[in-house]
Amino acid sequence: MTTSNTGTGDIDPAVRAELARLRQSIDNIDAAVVHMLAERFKCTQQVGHLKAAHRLPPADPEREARQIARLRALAESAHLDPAFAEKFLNFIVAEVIRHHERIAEATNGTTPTPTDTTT
Ligand SMILES: C=C(O[C@@H]1C=C(C(=O)O)C=C[C@H]1O)C(=O)O
Repeated sequence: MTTSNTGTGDIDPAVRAELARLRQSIDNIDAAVVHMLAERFKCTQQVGHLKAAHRLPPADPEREARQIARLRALAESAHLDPAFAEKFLNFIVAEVIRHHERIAEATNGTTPTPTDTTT
């Protein structure tokens, strides 16, 4: 390829301007999402250390079920696909649980299973 392709080559200047305006907002929203996720992971890292110190299991499926129900309801009222909201939360929570497992290994040399808390 000899030329760069921005995907906006032949379009009407008014359309180009509208696309640029919308993309500026999309970029701002993406930045906000990254900052919010960074803050969320700061909190979940602290939860991971608290759990490891008290030998609590990395995952809490009951808490997750409550979060999913709450997020699905919020998504519906915001006209966002609830299935997408659930998938997005599950994606983040899976990563958090991986972090918690690593913290437990580093702190205790082991990851407790849910049954460990009942004994
Ligand atoms: C952060 C926690 O650990 C896990 C991660 C969760 C999350 O990212 O929201 C929720 C429940 C747990 O499976 C927690 O127990 O609160």
